[in-house]
Amino acid sequence: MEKLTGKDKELIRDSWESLGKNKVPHGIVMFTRLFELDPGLLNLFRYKANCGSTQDCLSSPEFLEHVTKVMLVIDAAVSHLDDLHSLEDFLLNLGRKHQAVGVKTQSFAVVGESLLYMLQCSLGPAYTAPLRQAWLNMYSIVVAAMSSGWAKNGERKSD
Ligand code: HEM
Repeated sequence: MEKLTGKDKELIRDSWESLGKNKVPHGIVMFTRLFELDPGLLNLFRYKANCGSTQDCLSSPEFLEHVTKVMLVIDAAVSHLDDLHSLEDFLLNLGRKHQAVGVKTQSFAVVGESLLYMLQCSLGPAYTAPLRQAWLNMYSIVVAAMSSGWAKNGERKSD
């Protein structure tokens, strides 16, 4: 597992301090952007949420619940910046669950872009190149751990 620098951690913690107090609205900005970039991903929620139009889906309780869950995972990562490896098993299992509901690992790149979009919208001038890089570094650690859930599943299938 890669490591974050002290500066990365400081930038992430400082920026999350205000965002983390208002998780759901920021999560909605992030996922609205995600579905703009890849509308097909909304179908993965349709089995749960009986929603028709994109707007219906974005205001469905199932979608809002998922936004809350995602933001809580980000919150947990920010709280464990000094020992992110302690989240590895949780993230691996989370990856497995996403594979099971039809998410492809490639979609995490678009999720990352949407996360950066949300940070840029929310932080304004505080969204600097080092801050962007710090968040990307943390996000890639989280995604690598989640993606190992897919590799493990693949290994099992070929056993
Ligand atoms: C490609 C983007 C994503 C899609 C399409 C997606 C879709 C889903 C779906 C369909 C479920 C099951 C239904 C539900 O619990 O709402 C789920 C569960 C969940 N997702 Fe995602 N997800 C995505 C990204 C993420 C990310 C980036 C995180 C966190 C970093 C995350 C965290 C969770 C959590 C915590 C659950 C609940 C798992 C459980 O039941 O234990 N998701 N996701």
